Parts: sequence; structure tokens; C-alpha cells
Amino acid sequence: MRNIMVGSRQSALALTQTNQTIQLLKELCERENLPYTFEVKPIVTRGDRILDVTLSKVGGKGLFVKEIEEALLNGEIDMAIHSMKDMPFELPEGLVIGAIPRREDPRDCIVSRGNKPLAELPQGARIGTSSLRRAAQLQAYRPDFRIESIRGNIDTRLRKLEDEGFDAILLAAAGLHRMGWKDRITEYLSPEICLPAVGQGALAIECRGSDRELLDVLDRLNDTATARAVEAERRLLGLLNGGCQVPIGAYARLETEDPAGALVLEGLVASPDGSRLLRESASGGEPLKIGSDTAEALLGRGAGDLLAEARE
Ligand SMILES: NCc1[nH]cc(CCC(=O)O)c1CC(=O)O
Repeated sequence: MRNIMVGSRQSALALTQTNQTIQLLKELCERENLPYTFEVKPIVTRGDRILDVTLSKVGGKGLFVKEIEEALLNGEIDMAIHSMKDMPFELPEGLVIGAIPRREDPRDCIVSRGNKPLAELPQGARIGTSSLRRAAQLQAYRPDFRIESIRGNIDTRLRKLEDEGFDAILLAAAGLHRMGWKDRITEYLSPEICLPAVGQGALAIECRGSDRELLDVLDRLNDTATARAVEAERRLLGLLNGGCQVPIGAYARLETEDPAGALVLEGLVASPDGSRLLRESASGGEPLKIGSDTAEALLGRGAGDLLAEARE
């Protein structure tokens, strides 16, 4: 028997994602008589300690990931489940993504006071989001909205919707689905209105590259279609040099039901105020290629200037 230590942030969402993944692994071990048990070890990350500051201002990539990666490297834990969206572009030497499970709903959604859909929100409605990507796209859709920063974990933000008098807040549907709070969602935003963040709705299971035994188990949770889509999206992000808080969106989906078949990738770069939105897409069977084709098309239309402005 080997006890596998699973590191997790202590937010409700992180613990839920961790426990749901462990549940899948336990079922797998039971079905196939594999000799593993799993134990959660909570870890506090820098991102958790600076919740009051707008994250885009703090800068630095991987605020939610660094301490966890240190614990992986020094053997305190054996694996960790991250939101793909929060993963830095490069992993430290010695660590790998052992599996990318099947993606949850990638879309953004609104939760509004009184459950009013977007179209019925009043002129000048106050909308809470700290994501430059969401702010830019929503502002382009409804220039009258007043978009204001809102920080904290999902549970905190839902509370602030009421307490701080927002008319609506924007969140990733995936987080609400995983928490079992689907019924709080007022409306899903189609990717035409709000292109999701790179990797949104997907998880990354990280472990040591030397842990062959665990890698064998994790491989069974990998979902080919999700892994390929994320590969395309992250390639685009890498070529645009984006961190987690730049107005970049990307979403890849299969063109047919064949998980190894062609994908369509859509990419977006926006000015923070939403006055300029660039959208490009590419399709094909090679994730890395459609990622770089889309990035090149965006750069060719001036995405570099928009990104430089956003970083100032
Ligand atoms: N930025 C924080 C974050 N990181 C991952 C999720 C949950 C959704 C996901 O797994 O993509 C969220 C919350 C949100 O964006 O509303």
C-alpha cells in the first residue's frame, strides 16, 4: 500500500476540486485493485494571503502555485490539483502535468441580484469582476455598465454581490458547477460575447516527473480532447507572453466527435476598456500549430500594442 499525499489550497473550491479528483482516483483503484490510498494536505499560498489587493497589480505569475510546487519538489506531497487557468506557463524542473481530466463548462456566467439576465440589467448597472478579460468584453457588449473590482474566493464574491450592492458579478461557470451551486447562475455568457480564459474549466494534476508509479495511475484520468484543447490555448498564451491577468481569451473545441480530430481555436486580445477587441481563429489537427497560427494572426493585427498598454 502506498499513501499518496495530495496538496491543496484551503479555499472551498480548491478543496472541492481536490476531493472530487481523489474520489475518481479511489474509484479507479477499487475497480482495478490498485494499492493506493490518498490523503489531503492543506497548503497556504501567497495568492491566498493577499486577497485584498487586486491580483493584476501584485503581478508575478503562479501566486497560487509556488508553495505547492515547493512541497512537491521536497517530497512533502506527491501530487496537487490546480485550476489550469492558474498554472504558470512553465513548470519548474522536475515537475510535470500528469493528467488533464475532462473539462467542466468553460464559459463565464453572471450571477445577478434578483436573477435579472444581462439584457434586463438597468443602464449603468454596477458589475463586479477583477478580470481584465471579462471587464473588456462586457464593456464592449454594454458600454453603459460600470465595471468595478471585486476580489476573493467564489464564496466571498457571492456574498459581496449582496453586501456591496453590485447588480451582477461575473464568474467562471466551472467553479460554481463544481461547488454544486449551479442554481445561483443567472445566465451563461456565450463565447461570442465573452471568450473564456485559457484553460478555464480544466484542471491540471501536477506531480514529480520521476514518480513513474503515480504517473501511470494519473494517465488514466487524462482526457485527450481536453488536453489537446488546452495545449492549443496555452501555446497562444505563451506566444502572446500573457500572465494570468492580461485581457487575453482563448477557447479551443473539437470540430467533430473524434477526440484526436481537428480543433477550432478562437483567440482574443482586448484593450482593458473594451474599446478595441481583436479576435482571430485557426483550425486543424495540430494543437501547437493552431495555437501559433492564432497568435500570429492576432499579433499581425496589432495585439502586441494592446498587450503592452495593458501591462503599463
Ligand atoms: N481566477 C480564479 C479562478 N481560478 C479558477 C477558477 C474556477 C474556474 C476554473 O476552474 O477555470 C477561478 C474562479 C473564477 O474565475 O471565477
